[in-house]
Amino acid sequence: MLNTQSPNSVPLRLPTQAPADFLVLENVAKVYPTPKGPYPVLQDVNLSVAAGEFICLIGHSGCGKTTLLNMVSGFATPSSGYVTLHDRPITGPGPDRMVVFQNYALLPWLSALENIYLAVDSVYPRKSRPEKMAIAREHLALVGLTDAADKCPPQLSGGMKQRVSIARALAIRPEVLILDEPFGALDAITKEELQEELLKIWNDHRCTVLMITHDIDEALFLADRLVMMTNGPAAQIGEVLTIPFPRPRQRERIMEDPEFYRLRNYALDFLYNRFAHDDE
Ligand SMILES: Nc1ncnc2c1ncn2[C@@H]1O[C@H](COP(=O)(O)OP(=O)(O)OP(=O)(O)O)[C@@H](O)[C@H]1O
Repeated sequence: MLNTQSPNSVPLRLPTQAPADFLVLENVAKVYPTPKGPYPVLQDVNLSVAAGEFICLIGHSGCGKTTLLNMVSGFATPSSGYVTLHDRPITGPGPDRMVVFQNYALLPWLSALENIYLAVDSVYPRKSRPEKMAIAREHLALVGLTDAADKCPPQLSGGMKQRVSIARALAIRPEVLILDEPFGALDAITKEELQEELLKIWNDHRCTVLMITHDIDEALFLADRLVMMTNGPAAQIGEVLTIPFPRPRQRERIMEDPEFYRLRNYALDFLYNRFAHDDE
């Protein structure tokens, strides 16, 4: 039985027909066929996301977060239910939804600039090469990497690689930016720097962001809402917390706010008491 008490007065399970119907997941279930029989990963997932919202998704390993976002990116399809963008079902990947992975997924033999150019080229085949180069350079500059334009991924630090990967995703102006634990492999200082850069870019460009994280503090700093998943099999959205801190956000001010600790404790309780993993 899901708890319906929230630390703030926002509905925990959003109604299917919430006003924010830019991106909608409606009664979504996903079942994977396995040698031991069908494995139900997700069931009854309902979420409505407004254009320009920043959503973080948290839940124990294996609960189905990536599966859920794969149905938004179009790499997977729901076994039942619907995922719609602008009221149209998502039927496959498209340049309106870009994914940034934890392991960067850059082509190691291409320079930072060429990695971005390749994406731009695939989406704007009719633009001239100088126009596409200009877009690639502009986005490399956006993440502060102009000087590293000619370096290939093996010559870049983890943080730099993730900057290139974010620039590549943004260069094709997606409506939805999907981030799958983008900062999970980075050291704490680089992670904080990139969180701040991401917030600034999001503030300036306002795409909708869906981001998986295992870090509650990161989610509270970045997101408008934190979606907390129950454990699988047949995981659901357990609760959705609204994060009320005003924007632009300053980390120091948030850390001084008692509300930060109230929300943090609430999310920790959700993950480690109410929906603890069997092995915890
Ligand atoms: N193609 C597939 N076929 C069968 N089972 C799969 C497939 N993809 C994922 N799974 C299983 O579905 C469950 C959910 O996987 P998923 O990667 O979505 O979880 P997650 O919450 O993103 O995990 P993590 O936090 O560890 O990345 C896992 O038990 C996984 O083994």
